[in-house]
Amino acid sequence: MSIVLQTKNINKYFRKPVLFHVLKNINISIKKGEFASIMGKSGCGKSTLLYILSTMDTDYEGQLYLNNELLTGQNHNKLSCIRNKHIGFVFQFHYLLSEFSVLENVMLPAKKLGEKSFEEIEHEAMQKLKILGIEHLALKRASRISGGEKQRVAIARALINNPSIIMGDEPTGNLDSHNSENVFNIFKQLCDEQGLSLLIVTHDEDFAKKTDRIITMSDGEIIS
Ligand SMILES: Nc1ncnc2c1ncn2[C@@H]1O[C@H](COP(=O)(O)OP(=O)(O)OP(=O)(O)O)[C@@H](O)[C@H]1O
Repeated sequence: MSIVLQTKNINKYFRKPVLFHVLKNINISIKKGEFASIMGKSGCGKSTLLYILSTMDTDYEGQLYLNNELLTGQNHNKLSCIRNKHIGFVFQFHYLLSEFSVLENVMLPAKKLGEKSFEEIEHEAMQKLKILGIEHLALKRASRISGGEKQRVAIARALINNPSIIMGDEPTGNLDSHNSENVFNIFKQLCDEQGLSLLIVTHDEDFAKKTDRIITMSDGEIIS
């Protein structure tokens, strides 16, 4: 099966307040349709790694590939474009624009990409909301829906540009067990039915156990 995301010997150092080798020889491959989770104690480097994998941090040694294209060394504008088109993000806090409607929030990354007409984007945003079972919320203000619903809107927004991979930093960290399971099931369905790849940082062992593969980190290294 084809590889979507790959790293070769990624190392990262923080230089202040003292030199600190935070990521050590990270080699990861995520296949198309694979659902992987990253676990490890607080401070082991999970978020630092996710920042690099998501192209937001470019200050590292080693190589990062997305769909076999080398991203390391590409300029800021190119990376921003690749990120918007190919990588979807879901965070612990949804970062929806509370004064905007659910539909407007989902449409935003596609408007930013600027490749489709308003009508096309609106149609696709409605389709994403349908996949997540929340199309009835489309015209509601984002501030007037529940936490679990907000997280589903955040997933719909992450899907709008049909990315190759979704990365999540504790996307269920703020949800109760029922909503957390809902989000897991949605992710699983997206992998199985649409061939989407997922890489999710989580502290939730029950969530991680259900993924295809757990990548365990300790002190900046992958240990299993
Ligand atoms: N900008 C920075 N400068 C210096 N050290 C940093 C910086 N950001 C993070 N660190 C340190 O790097 C280490 C890894 O941090 P990181 O946030 O990646 O951990 P984490 O595994 O995601 O933790 P958590 O599970 O608590 O979110 C920690 O020791 C942290 O204190």
